[in-house]
Amino acid sequence: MDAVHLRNLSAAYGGQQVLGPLSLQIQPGERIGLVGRSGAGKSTLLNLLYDQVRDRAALVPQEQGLVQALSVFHNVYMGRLNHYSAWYNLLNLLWPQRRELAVIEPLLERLGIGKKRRSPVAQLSGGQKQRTAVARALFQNAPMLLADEPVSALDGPLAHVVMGFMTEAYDTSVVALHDIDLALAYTTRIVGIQDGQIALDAPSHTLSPADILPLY
Ligand SMILES: Nc1ncnc2c1ncn2[C@@H]1O[C@H](COP(=O)(O)OP(=O)(O)OP(=O)(O)O)[C@@H](O)[C@H]1O
Repeated sequence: MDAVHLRNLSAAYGGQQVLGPLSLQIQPGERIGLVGRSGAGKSTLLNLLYDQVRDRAALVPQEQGLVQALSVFHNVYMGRLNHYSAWYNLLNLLWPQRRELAVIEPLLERLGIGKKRRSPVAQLSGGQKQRTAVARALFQNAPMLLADEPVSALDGPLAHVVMGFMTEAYDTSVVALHDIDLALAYTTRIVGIQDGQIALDAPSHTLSPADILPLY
């Protein structure tokens, strides 16, 4: 994967500047943790980034973007819809194919939602929905991962399972996290956002929670 160079990014809502202008470079192999208080601009930055790398990134949006009436299997399968023909996609909608189940089932097992494979997403808990959205991004297997608060609905041990799995599957990622300890444990670089600007940018191993807390 080539480096990503974002230059002069900015965003405004109703004439009010909420992000930037800011520039950011992402090198292959970097796992960036986006931190900062609620409303700082993390989601806005992730969405602008996704607009620029759509063809090479898997996204776990904060709102998850799941189809409630479809099963967990089908939602996860959607991660690779554009890799297959319309005919093969239709076949999987009607009869999940053994080849896809062989990949998706172990993935769901590891995320602790194997038994929910056939359940419509509408019947899942918040944490199960969140893991379904993560599973879809893992199945997509793109060159890079963008995730917006992907473990906010999970308790301690499960949050570690999911963070560990994402870290193993994706060398290059940008993940917004409100949990500072998780951000320090699973990333190589911390980018702190404050009032729409980059207020901190440093290797994770050089930082402690006390360095990040002033952003909140
Ligand atoms: N659709 C919108 N319309 C108007 N203002 C918006 C909209 N989306 C975001 N904003 C504003 O833009 C700013 C940045 O929001 P953003 O969602 O990027 O923050 P965040 O750091 O991701 O917050 P959180 O951690 O709560 O998700 C906030 O002040 C927010 O109120």
